[in-house]
Amino acid sequence: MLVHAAWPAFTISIIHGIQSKAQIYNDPSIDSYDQSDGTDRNFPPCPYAYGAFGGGKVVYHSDRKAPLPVKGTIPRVATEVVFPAEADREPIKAFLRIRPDIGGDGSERTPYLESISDTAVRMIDPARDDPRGHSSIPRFRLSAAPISSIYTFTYVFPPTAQQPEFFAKTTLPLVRGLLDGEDGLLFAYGVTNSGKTYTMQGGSQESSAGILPRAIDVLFNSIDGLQGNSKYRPARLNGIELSDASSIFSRGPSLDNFTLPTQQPVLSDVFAEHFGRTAASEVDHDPTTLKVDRNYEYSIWVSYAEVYNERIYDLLTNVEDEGSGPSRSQPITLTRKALSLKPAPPIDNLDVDGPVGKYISGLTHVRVDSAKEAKKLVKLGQLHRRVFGTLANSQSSRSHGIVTIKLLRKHRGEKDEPSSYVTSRLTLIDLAGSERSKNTQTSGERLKEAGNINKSLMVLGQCIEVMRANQKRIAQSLGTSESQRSDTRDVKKSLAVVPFRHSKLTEILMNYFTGEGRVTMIININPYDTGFDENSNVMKFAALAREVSTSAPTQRVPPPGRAKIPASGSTRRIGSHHRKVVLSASGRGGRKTSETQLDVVEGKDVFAQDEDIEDQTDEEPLNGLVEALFDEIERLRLQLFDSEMRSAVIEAETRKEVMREMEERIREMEKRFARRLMNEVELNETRMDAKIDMLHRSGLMGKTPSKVAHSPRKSGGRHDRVWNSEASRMSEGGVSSEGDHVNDTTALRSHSASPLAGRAKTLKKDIHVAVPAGHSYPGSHTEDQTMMEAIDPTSSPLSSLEEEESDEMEDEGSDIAKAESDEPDEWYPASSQPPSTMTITRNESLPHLQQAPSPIFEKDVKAGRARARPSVEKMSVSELADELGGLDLAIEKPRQRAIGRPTRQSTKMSAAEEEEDSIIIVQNVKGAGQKKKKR
Ligand SMILES: Nc1ncnc2c1ncn2[C@@H]1O[C@H](COP(=O)(O)OP(=O)(O)OP(=O)(O)O)[C@@H](O)[C@H]1O
Repeated sequence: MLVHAAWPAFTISIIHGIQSKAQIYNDPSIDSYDQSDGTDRNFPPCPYAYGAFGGGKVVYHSDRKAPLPVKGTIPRVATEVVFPAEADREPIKAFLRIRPDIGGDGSERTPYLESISDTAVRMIDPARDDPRGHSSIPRFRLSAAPISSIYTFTYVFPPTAQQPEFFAKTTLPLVRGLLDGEDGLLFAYGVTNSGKTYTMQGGSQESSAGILPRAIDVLFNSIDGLQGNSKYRPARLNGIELSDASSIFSRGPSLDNFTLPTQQPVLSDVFAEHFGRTAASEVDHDPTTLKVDRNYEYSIWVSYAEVYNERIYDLLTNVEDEGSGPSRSQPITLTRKALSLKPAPPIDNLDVDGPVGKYISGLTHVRVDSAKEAKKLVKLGQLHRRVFGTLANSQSSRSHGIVTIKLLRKHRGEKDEPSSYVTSRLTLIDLAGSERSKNTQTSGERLKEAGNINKSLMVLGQCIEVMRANQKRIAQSLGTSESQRSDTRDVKKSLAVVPFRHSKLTEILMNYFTGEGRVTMIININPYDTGFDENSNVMKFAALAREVSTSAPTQRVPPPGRAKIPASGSTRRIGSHHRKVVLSASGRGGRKTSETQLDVVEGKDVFAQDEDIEDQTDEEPLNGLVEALFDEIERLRLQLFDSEMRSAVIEAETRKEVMREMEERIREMEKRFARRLMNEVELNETRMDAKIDMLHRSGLMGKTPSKVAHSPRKSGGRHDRVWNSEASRMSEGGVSSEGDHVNDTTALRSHSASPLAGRAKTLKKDIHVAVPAGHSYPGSHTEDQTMMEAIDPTSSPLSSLEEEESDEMEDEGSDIAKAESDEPDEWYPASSQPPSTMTITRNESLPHLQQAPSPIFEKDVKAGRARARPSVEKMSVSELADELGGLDLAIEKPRQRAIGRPTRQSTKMSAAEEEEDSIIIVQNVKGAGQKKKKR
C-alpha cells in the first residue's frame, strides 16, 4: 500500500481502469450470465487487471428490470451482449533458439541442453558430471537451480535452424498482423553471446539476414504499388499527426536528412567503415509476399530507440558534436538527448478504456519507401548504438535496442483526414544480455550499467510474474464449481499492481501486455560457453511468461475524429550527464587505425518539447523507498556474488586438502595390507611345518628325521634344523614306552597344532617339551603357560596380529575394514560343532594321534627300518594316508583364502580343525551354524 501511495497518478489510473471495466459488470443491463449452453464462462478481458483467463465464448444476458444478482445466483435473462471471446486472449508465445557451437577450436563440446521434442528441452547441469566420468555422483553445487529440468516452448529451434525458417515461424504471423492493422511485440531474451543480435539483425554470411531485415522485405513486397503519399505521420502510441514541413523527418526518403560527422576524423572513419561495408546478409532479400487488401494505401515508418542506463535515446538523430577538440588527441564531445515517456491520450487507442500505455515523446519516426532505405536506417541506428555504447567497440549489447515499424493504412475511397487512418505497429526488441553483473566484470560506470540492465530485466520478470498471478486469481474466481466461484469484481479490486513503472523498458512494453497485441518471445540459449545458472534463469523467465496471456489484437477501425495535435514546439534543456567512451576505428583486417575519446553528454529531458514540459507528471521521480529498495537489491546481489566466490574458493581448497589426505591414507592402507598378506603367507608356511612336526611326533618320531629333513620343500629350513636337533636328542635319550601316553600337558603343547604354533619360537618350545619328563629347555614357558597359549585364541600370536590389523582398520574407518567386520566372524558348519567352552581332558591317551603313522615313514615301517609303536600298528597305512589327506586339505584351505582376503574365519577354522586332530576337546555344542562373534 505504501507503493500505491507513492504513485498516486499511476495507481489512480489503474484503479480507474479497473473501475471503468467494473462498471460494465455493475451495469444493471449486464446483471447475470448464463452457462446453460455448456460453454466455459469467462469475463471479458480487463486490461488493467491484466487478466486472461480460460477459453470459450462469454455470453452476458441483460434484464434491466431485474435487480443486480445476489452473488452466486444466475437468473436467466433475455438480451444478449457478446463480449470478446476467450479465444481472443492468447498466451505469450515463447520460441527457443539454441545457438550452435561456434567455438572455432575444432573440438566437439557437449551442450548441457538437449531437445527432447519440437517443443521441449531438457537441461542438465554439467557440474553434475564428475570430471572422472562418474556422472551419477553429484558434486557439490552452489547452484540453486535443479540439476535436471524439462522446459516446454511453443517451438524449439535446434542449432541447425536457418534464418528463413526461423523468421517464417516466429515473425511472419506478426508481419501479417501488422498489415491487417494489429499490434505486435517480439523480443529476444538471453544472456550475452547467446545469439540475440544474430537473430534480430543477422550474421555476416549469405542468407543469414535476421528477422528484422526479413520483416522489412516482406512488408515492402506485400505493399508494393500500394504506397500512399500522406501528409500525416504516426505520433505517440497509435495516433497520427499532421506532418510539419519544417520537420526534417516528416517525409521520406529520410535517410538523406542524416549527415555523417565527416568533420571528426574518428567518427567519419567509424561511420565510413560501417556504411562502406556491406555484409553478405545485407544483400539477402526475403521473397515472401503476403496478400493485402489492395483497396488501401499504406505507408511505413521506422523508429529506433535504445534504453540505456534507464534512459531512452533516439538512435535516428544526427550525432551532434559540441566543442570537439581540433586534434585527435582531444576528446570529442557528443551530445544526445534522453527522451521521456508520456501517457498516451485515450484518443490514440479507443479499443481500451482509460490510459493505454506510454509512448516515447519526441522519438523520430522516419518514413521509408523501400526495403533498402529501411535497412540503411536500421544500420545507422545500429551504428549510433555502437558509438554511444559503453563498450563502444564491443559487439556486446549493453542496451535494449527497440525498433518499431509503424504502418499507416487508409482506404483509397476515404478523404485524406486523420479519421481515415489506422495505425498499427510491430516492435522488435534486442534486449541486453540478461547475465548478472558478476560475469561482466564491471566496475564504476559499467557496474551501474549492468545494474540497470539487471533492474529492467528483473522488473520485466516481476511484471510477468504479477500478471500471471493476477490472471490465475481471476481464473480461480471463475471456477467451474459453485464453491470455487467468487465475485470477480471483488477479486479484481484486490489484484496486485503490476510494477510496469519500475523500469523504462517495462513502461514502454506496458501497452502490449495491457492492451491488445500479440506478444512473441524468443529465448536465445548458448549451451556451450554460457553459465548453467544464467541460462536456468532465462528458462524460468520463459516458463513464467508462457503462462501469461494477452489480449489478441482486433483489427483497428479508424477513430471517429482525431484531435489535431501540433507537430512540434520549442525545446529547452533541463539537465545532462557526462560519460566517456573510447571509440576506435579499424581498417581492413580488423587493424585498429584510429582511436579517440568521446565525451558523451546525455541530457535528461534535454530539448523536451513544450507539450512535454506541460505534462511533467510522468517524470516525477519514483518513490524514494522503491529506488532505495532497488539499490538494496543490487547491493545484496553483489554481496551474494562475493560470498559465492568466497565459498567457491574455500570449497576448492577444502577439496584439495581432503583429496591429499585421502591419497595419503590410501597409500598407508596399501602398505598395511601388503604387510598383512606377507604375514599370512608366512604363517601358513609355518603352520604347515607344525603339521609335519606333529605327524612325525605322533608316529615315527626319531626314525626318519633325515627324510623329513630332505624334503625338498623344507630342506634347509628353520624347522628342519629344529627337527634334527630334537631327533638327535630323542635318539640319545630314547623314547620311553610311556611316550606313547604322553603327559597330557605335553601332548597339549606338542599337539596343540594351532596355527599360532607356526611361530618358530612357539614351535621350538613345543618340540622341546616333547622330550621325556625331566628334560627342560632353557627359557621355555611353563607348561601351564603354554597350555593357555594353545587354548586361548586371543593369546596366540596370530590372534594378536589379527587384532592389531583389525584395530588399525577400524581406526582408519576404512570401508574395507568395516565390510570385513560386518561379515560373520566365525561360522562353524553344522558338522564342526563349535565349542562354546573348551576343556582339556587330562590323563587320557591320544589314540588318534598315536595311531596315525606318517605316510612319509610308511616305507621305513614296511622295510622294518622304523618301528611303529604298538598302538600305531593297529592302524593301516592307507587309513593314515586318508587322515593326512584330510589334514592337508584343512591346511590348504586357509592358504587359498589368505591370498584373496585373509580372514580370521579361515585361520580359526583351520586352527579348530587342527585341534580336533591333535588334542581331545570336549565341546559343549550350542547348535549347528551358530555364529560366534569375536567381540
Ligand atoms: N544461430 C547462429 N548461427 C551461427 N552463428 C550464430 C548464431 N547465433 C549466434 N551466432 C554467433 O554468435 C555470436 C554471438 O551472437 P550475438 O552477438 O548475436 O549474441 P548476443 O546475444 O546478441 O550478445 P550480446 O547480448 O552481447 O549482444 C556472434 O558471432 C554470432 O554471429
